[in-house]
Amino acid sequence: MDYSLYLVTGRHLLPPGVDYYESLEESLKGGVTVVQVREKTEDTRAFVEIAKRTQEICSRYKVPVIINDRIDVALAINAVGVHLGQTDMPYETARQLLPESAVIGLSVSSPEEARTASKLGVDYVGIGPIWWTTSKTLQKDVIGVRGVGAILSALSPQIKAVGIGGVKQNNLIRTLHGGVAVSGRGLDGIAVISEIVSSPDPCTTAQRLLRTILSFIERPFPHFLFPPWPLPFSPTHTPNANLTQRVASLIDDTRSLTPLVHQITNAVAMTQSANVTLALGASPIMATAPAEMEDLSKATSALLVNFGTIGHSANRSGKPLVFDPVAVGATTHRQKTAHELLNTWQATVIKGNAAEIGALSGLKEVTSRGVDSVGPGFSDPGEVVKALALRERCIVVLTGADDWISDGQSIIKCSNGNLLLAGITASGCIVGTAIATYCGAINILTRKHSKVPAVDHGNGRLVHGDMLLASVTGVLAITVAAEMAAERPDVHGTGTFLPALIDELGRLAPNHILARAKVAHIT
Ligand SMILES: Nc1ncnc2c1ncn2[C@@H]1O[C@H](COP(=O)(O)OP(=O)(O)O)[C@@H](O)[C@H]1O
Ligand SMILES: Cc1ncsc1CCOP(=O)(O)O
Repeated sequence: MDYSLYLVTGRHLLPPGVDYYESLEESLKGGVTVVQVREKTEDTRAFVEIAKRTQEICSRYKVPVIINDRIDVALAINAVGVHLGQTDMPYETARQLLPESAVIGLSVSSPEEARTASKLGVDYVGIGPIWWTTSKTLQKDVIGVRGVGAILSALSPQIKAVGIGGVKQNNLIRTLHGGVAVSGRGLDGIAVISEIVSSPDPCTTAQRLLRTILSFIERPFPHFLFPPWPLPFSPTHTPNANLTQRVASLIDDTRSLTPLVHQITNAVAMTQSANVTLALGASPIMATAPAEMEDLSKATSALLVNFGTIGHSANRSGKPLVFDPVAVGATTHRQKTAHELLNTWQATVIKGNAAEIGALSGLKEVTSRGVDSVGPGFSDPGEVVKALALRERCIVVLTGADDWISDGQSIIKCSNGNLLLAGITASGCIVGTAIATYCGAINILTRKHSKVPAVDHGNGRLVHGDMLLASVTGVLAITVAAEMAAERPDVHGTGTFLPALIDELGRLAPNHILARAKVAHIT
């Protein structure tokens, strides 16, 4: 069975005047790989008739048919199998009634139900509802994409899994990207009703969905990584340049690209962050009105948010999103909000100090006092960032005396920080600003060089470009410039340090990075 694009029928959702069988055939032409006949209100005779004709059409496309809930209907038309809900006939009974070869699927919406399905040995599970949907009356809350990851972790590896509920073209790549267990196990396919059934052109819709699903599924884990390192973009870039040389090069390239960096940040950090962006050769825009987020996301190169709620626009527009979970450990309200936000959109980079990263990771090792972290930090910071990167499927940056960065595979330690930087307000925020700037720049560069259109979700990627490199560049830009500022004779303390830092960021050049960067690859 190929579960990649699993169509669940919903005749009541067809556009007015559209014939069910014609629409079905169009979706099969578009590449639907399995069809489940779902009839909740039809009489048995009509259900059998619909199932039989559906099966005839599907067999021409060599696509298997599964019947929702009704074992008798499945037997009557000799369907490949049945799909059961949690309140339908028990799996064991259905197994006894059906031929040995029958495929039996089960709906699950919690890790507990996934464990039970694993014990029963069902053939596949439908995990959901992932997003809000009106195609079914929902009895439970939506589980969100992170709910999918938790369920996949509890599911036996032999059992196939499709995600269902509110999946659309505009959230598909986000759904696939987010619905991955820490082990790297992802979904085997996506099940949809309305996106195909209600489409005026089911063939094209199915084609687009399938293209994205296949390009995502075929990518090895961690799927959010961009292939090894970027292409040689500029003359200073040679294909086998080391990390520091690539950082130097990106700093240079960014000045000619002037990425537009949208930042939603605290009042205390706003001016500073805008000035840092300008000094790095980029343009800041600090807009906060929700009504303009969709338009802005099309024009901007990257988005930095602390507790904004507008990340899905950036995801939809294929722009990198840097999340700064300011003081997330300080209140339970912030913790809850952060988890909700991470379920709504996908971060490209999460940047925080030890207290913030600890709170997101659920670790008690480091505590916070207001926005700051206290204590000596993590005993193994590299493993902390790596584990969180895998869980959140993004780059994680942990700031502090040393800055630690991981993509879930590599761990990189940067050691150019200094105490004057730590002593000014919003130093962490400007590290986020610099990271967002370089994420934006590398996204532009990568798209230009690999000729990817502005928004193309057909290739299985949310964003394009080596975001690990962009994150290391952001950290080094701020910390190397801070080091240079701190050495200046006109700097006497934090008051004179801040303008000197902006000056040094403005003149930061590749040779400064090459001469000063202290970067270690831990793994
Ligand atoms: N104890 C320290 N010694 C040297 N540099 C530091 C120290 N603490 C923080 N920094 C530098 O300051 C930058 C901001 O980090 P941090 O102070 O952790 O952020 P936040 O303002 O969010 O708490 C880091 O990138 C780091 O390089
Ligand atoms: C049958 C089902 N089970 C969980 S959500 C759902 C409905 C999915 O429909 P849509 O793809 O239109 O949201």
